[in-house]
Amino acid sequence: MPGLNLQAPFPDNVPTHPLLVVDYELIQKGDTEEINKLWKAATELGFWYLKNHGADDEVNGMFEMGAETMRLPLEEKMKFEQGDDGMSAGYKAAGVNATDETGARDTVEFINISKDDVLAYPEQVHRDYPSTVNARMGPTIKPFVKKSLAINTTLLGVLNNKLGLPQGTLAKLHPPEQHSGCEARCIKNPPPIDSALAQARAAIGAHTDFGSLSFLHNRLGGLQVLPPGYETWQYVRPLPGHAICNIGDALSIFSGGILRSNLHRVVPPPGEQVKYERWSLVFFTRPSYSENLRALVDDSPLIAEAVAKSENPAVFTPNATAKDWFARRIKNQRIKNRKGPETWRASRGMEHRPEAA
Ligand SMILES: O=C(O)CCC(=O)C(=O)O
Ligand SMILES: [Fe+2]
Repeated sequence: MPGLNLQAPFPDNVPTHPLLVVDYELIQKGDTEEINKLWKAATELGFWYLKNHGADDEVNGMFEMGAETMRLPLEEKMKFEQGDDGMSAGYKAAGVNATDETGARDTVEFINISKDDVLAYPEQVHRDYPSTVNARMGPTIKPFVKKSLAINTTLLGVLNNKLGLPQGTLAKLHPPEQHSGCEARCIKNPPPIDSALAQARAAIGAHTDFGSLSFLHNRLGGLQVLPPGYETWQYVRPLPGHAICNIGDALSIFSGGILRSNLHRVVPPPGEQVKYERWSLVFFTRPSYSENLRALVDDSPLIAEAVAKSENPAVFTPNATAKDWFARRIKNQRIKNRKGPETWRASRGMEHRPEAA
């Protein structure tokens, strides 16, 4: 298994932030206590562990697909590069994104596979993919996408009801059959050449996720969060068999800020883990491209009240469709589009500390 190395445990001497553990089986059963725990996690930090999600086989298959894809020659992978126009689907080479205002470059390579292309395969909706992806569409990628969509849809349903929205409101903003930025991403971060300097360089710069819900799997440390009220980054310890879930910008906007899209980044793994390749896998649930991002004030008194009390209510009417929001954030991270620090600022979303890198 890529990235799984029992010789190098996550160290005990680095600042680590605890996350609440939510049991997906109990959520499915409608357990009130578990639902309250999910609500607490989603509103306070916006990150939680999810256990008993039942997706381990699909996740392992996806890591194999990712390893097969990253082993292709760079020249081959570059035929599928996402480009500089704000398209997310495709291959992203290492070093093509900025990680901060100064234009420091990222170190990760990844492959993004659009939900629309997966569900329509062998028809093509947005773009084509490397042979290693095509070969796995049916056996591996479609089952992973379907399971991830089902899990995120269940979680959205619970949040929908806790937000006081009419039944099915959030589901209608994320129907699988409509085109959207939903995608699977497999990420590889190579061990840094100089591990003494490693911690100085971000693998993925500080960001909030662009969409609604992220379903993340990693084996080695390196993910960090900046929790509200903290001045220093805190690691999230990977726990075997536990996914990490988090809220993204779209859900923060729909909920008038009640649900928290928290700042996070990826740095090289801590301690002895720094010697190994780091692999991670995400499924991002994002709203239909055509949805206008706005707080759902007319559908929930709770959301209306949150916006009324907000210090900066304008952030909940960004005047952008999900498609535009998403393209703007991707495009302005690309080094090729960089004019100066203003380009990085133009890539920002719901970060509570936009300046933090
Ligand atoms: O690799 C990780 O642990 C997190 C990746 C991430 O934050 C992202 O791709 O948005
Ligand atoms: Fe992220």
